[in-house]
Amino acid sequence: MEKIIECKDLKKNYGRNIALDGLDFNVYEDDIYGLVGENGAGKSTLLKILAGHILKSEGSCSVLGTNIESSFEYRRDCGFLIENPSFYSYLTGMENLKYQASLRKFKVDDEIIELTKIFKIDGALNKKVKGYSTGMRQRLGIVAAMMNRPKILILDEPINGLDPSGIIDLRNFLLKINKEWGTTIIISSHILNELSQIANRVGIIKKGKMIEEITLDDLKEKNEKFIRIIAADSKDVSKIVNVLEENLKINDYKVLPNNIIEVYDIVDIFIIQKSLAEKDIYLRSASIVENTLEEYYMNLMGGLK
Ligand SMILES: Nc1ncnc2c1ncn2[C@@H]1O[C@H](COP(=O)(O)OP(=O)(O)OP(=O)(O)O)[C@@H](O)[C@H]1O
Repeated sequence: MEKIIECKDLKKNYGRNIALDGLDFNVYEDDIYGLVGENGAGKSTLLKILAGHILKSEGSCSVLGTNIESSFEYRRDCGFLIENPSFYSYLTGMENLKYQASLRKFKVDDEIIELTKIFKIDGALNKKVKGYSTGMRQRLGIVAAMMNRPKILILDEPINGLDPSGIIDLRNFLLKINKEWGTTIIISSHILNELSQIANRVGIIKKGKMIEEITLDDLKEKNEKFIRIIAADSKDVSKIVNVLEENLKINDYKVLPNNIIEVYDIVDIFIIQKSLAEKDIYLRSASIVENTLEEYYMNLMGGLK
C-alpha cells in the first residue's frame, strides 16, 4: 500500500505555544484515517498545515509525493473541510459552489447536484448563505469539499452541527466514496465510537505528538473480550477469587476497586455463574465486555498523563 501522506518530526509553534512537538504522521492509499485527541492536542494544526492554511515551523511533510511547501499543486487533488466552512454570506449556496468550482477550474455538474441532494442541502441552494443554520453551512461545506472527487479528503470535526440523520448520511457516503472513488479520507473527531465505525486506522495525538497509531484490526486483537463480574458485597470478592482459582483454575484475572473482577481467561460466563451459585455466591452482575475504541483511548490517555 502506497504512503500518500508522510510527515516526519513535524513542529509548529504559535509564538511560545507549542502546538506540534515532533509529530510523525503516515497515511496510506485507501485509508480512512481517524485522528483523535483531547482539546488542544494539535489535530486542527496538523490538518491546517496539510491544507496549506498555515506553515509548519520545522520537520518535513509530503502529500502525494510533493513536499507541501514546494508546490500547491497537490491541493487540486484534495478536498478540505477545516474548522467552519468559509462561504460568502451574501451569495447563495449555489453561487458559492459555482465560485469554488471556478477557482478549481471545473463546473457544477449533475454529479455535484446529486451530492447536494445526498446531503439534503438542495432545497436551500437558492438561499443566501447568511440565512443558513450551522448544520446547513456544514452540509454545504461537505459538498464543497467533495465536489472535485478528491483523491484525499480531509475533514476536521465534520459532524459538528450535523443532526443524527446528517451524521448517518455522512458516514455512509464516506464509506461509499472510499470504495467507489478510491478516496483516502482523514477525519478528526472527538466522537471516538463514530470514528471506529468507519476508520480502518486511528492516530492518537497528545500534546502535539502522535502517541499511538493503530489499525482497527490490531485493536480487535489487542482487546479481546473479557468477563466483568461485579460482586454484590465486598466480602464476596475473596470468595469469588477462591472459586475462580480453585474450582475453575482461572489465573488471568484482575481485582479492581468497587467489587469488580475482570476475567481474561477464555471461559464460559455461565460456568462462572453456575460455580458461584453452587457456593451460594450471588452477583450484582456478570457481563461480557468488548473493549471499544473509546475504552482503549481512555486507558491510553489516562495511562500517559
Ligand atoms: N492561532 C493560534 N494562535 C495561538 N495558539 C494557537 C492557535 N491555534 C491553535 N493554537 C494552540 O495550539 C494548540 C493546538 O491547537 P489545535 O487547535 O491544533 O488543537 P485541536 O487538537 O484541534 O483541538 P480541538 O479539539 O479543541 O479543536 C493549542 O494549545 C491551541 O491553543
